[in-house]
Amino acid sequence: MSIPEETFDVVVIGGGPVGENAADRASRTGLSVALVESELVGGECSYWACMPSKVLLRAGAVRALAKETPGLRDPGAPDAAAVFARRDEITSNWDDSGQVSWVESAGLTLVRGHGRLAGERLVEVTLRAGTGSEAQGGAESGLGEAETGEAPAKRLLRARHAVIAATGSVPVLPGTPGLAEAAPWSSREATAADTVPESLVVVGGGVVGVEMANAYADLGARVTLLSRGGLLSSAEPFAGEMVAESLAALGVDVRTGAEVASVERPGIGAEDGGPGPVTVTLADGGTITAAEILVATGRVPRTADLGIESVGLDESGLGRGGALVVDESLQVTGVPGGWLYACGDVTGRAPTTHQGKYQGRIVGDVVAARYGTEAGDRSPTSGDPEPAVGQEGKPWSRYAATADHSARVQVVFTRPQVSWVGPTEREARAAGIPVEAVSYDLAWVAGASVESPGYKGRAQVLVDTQRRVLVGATFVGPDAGEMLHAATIAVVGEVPLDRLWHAVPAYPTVSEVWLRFLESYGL
Ligand SMILES: Cc1cc2nc3c(=O)[nH]c(=O)nc-3n(C[C@H](O)[C@H](O)[C@H](O)COP(=O)(O)OP(=O)(O)OC[C@H]3O[C@@H](n4cnc5c(N)ncnc54)[C@H](O)[C@@H]3O)c2cc1C
Ligand SMILES: NC(=O)c1ccc[n+]([C@@H]2O[C@H](COP(=O)([O-])OP(=O)(O)OC[C@H]3O[C@@H](n4cnc5c(N)ncnc54)[C@H](O)[C@@H]3O)[C@@H](O)[C@H]2O)c1
Repeated sequence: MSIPEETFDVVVIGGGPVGENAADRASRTGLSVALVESELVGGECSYWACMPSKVLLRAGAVRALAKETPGLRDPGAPDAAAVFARRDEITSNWDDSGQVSWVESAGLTLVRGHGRLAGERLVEVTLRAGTGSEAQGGAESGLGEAETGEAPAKRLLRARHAVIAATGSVPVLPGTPGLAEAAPWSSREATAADTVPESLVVVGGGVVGVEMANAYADLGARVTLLSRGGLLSSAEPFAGEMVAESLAALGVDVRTGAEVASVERPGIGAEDGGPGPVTVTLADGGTITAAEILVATGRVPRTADLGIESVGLDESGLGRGGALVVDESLQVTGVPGGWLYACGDVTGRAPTTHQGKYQGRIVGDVVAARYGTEAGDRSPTSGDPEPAVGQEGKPWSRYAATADHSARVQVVFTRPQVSWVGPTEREARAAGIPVEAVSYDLAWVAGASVESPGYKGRAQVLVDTQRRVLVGATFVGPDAGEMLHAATIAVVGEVPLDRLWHAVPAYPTVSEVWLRFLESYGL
């Protein structure tokens, strides 16, 4: 029996933070928007990533601050049960009804199920059991759920104008012998755990690896961190070195240049008492045995079951790790008709929540503007010239994700925190930008000595010596995440150094480092 089609102006596949933003932005202009979500509205970030991981790090950070502050005492090791309870609150116990209420209030139609492209502007949704009659909002539905009485297994959503893929990413499990059989934790288990393993071996020295090593060491686990290179290889080298030093001071056994050769976990699947300890053998023959293992070796865009073949794309048309390749207006390249868009982790461009949400805002505006070219100006953001389908938006206009390249920001919530905007020095030089790095020890700034007598931190800006503007900056230290935005504004605004000279940092704040940067550069 054929399934009747339901028509919307826009269909968004994936209700993570990015899909939510794209859907909301398009819908604000009056377009009807369906949002398809197969798990929890709010996505990875709300339930198994950003939010729970930051809560797991918070108690340890506050303890460290108390320990370093004269006049206070060590409050003692965090109460892990209380930390997990707070984590449960922040994830709403993995219940998305709060976010569903927001979706409803934004006028979006939520369709719970797995969405797959099924041809031009067509999305087939395999419904999640028990959610068949959850059509909400004001779409023109051809489906009479009330009449059928029973939840249909599938729904067909026809997009009058555009489909936006915001399906996120999935973790990578290396093919190391014995690793899959050892049933390792991914970031999901690490962020959703409710007990602290006595010992934990973490494979991968990227962002998840260092944050979770820090969190579990704070919570009392004996942690070994294995990285085949240094730590945080996408940041400036001094950042990874400072984080390694501080993790080691916390008791983490940090092993850089460590290649995992094989993994063994006898007794896995046994009925009595869960899996036993896991033994990791390194390429140099050394072994580590721990109660639990976390694999944090990166994520790839989630395109494996998206039906891309139905719209004329095959694997050769995908980018690194299977990413949907997009132009600057976030239109997927290689799909005739220009109706398919993508944003967030699935594009592989800048896999963080904030950059993805930025893309979501842009794609929502692009879709609305292109709809508007036929049916009058429905753009909420008129002012910039609207790009026609197949044209890229003007750089730095509302219709181009320009910051993805030149002003990407990231914060790593370890102790010390690491934050950066723009390219690293190496990336800038590789891109042919004539940069001079100006580096400063944050402990030398008066504000730092007020914060703590043992304050440790370093900051660096990259000056484009030809244009005399900043193109990048890195901060490592307490609250480095909060120090970043001034640098982001300087980079995005391409503020001339001679004008920055007049941005006077207050005394005694750590932001006085901005004055030191300029003085060191010769102003
Ligand atoms: C441990 C960890 C910590 C992190 N911490 C931070 C942080 O502090 N700050 C930060 O900025 N970033 C952080 N990130 C990265 C951040 O989580 C991602 O960049 C962000 O979640 C991407 O959002 P998204 O909407 O693109 O994808 P997701 O959040 O993955 O959402 C995609 C959604 O689409 C749904 N979906 C997928 N396929 C389909 C389909 N075919 N049909 C229907 N629905 C589908 C999924 O169920 C999911 O809900 C962290 C990541 C991890 C793993
Ligand atoms: N605070 C934040 O913004 C935050 C926090 C956590 C995660 N995230 C995002 O989540 C994504 C995933 O994080 P991640 O840490 O898993 O990825 P990552 O790419 O940051 O790091 C992966 C690490 O694993 C190593 N690796 C890869 N393959 C390996 C193998 N076979 N054996 C051993 N090591 C291997 C890499 O060299 C790298 O050091 C990233 O895009 C990150 O930006 C962001």
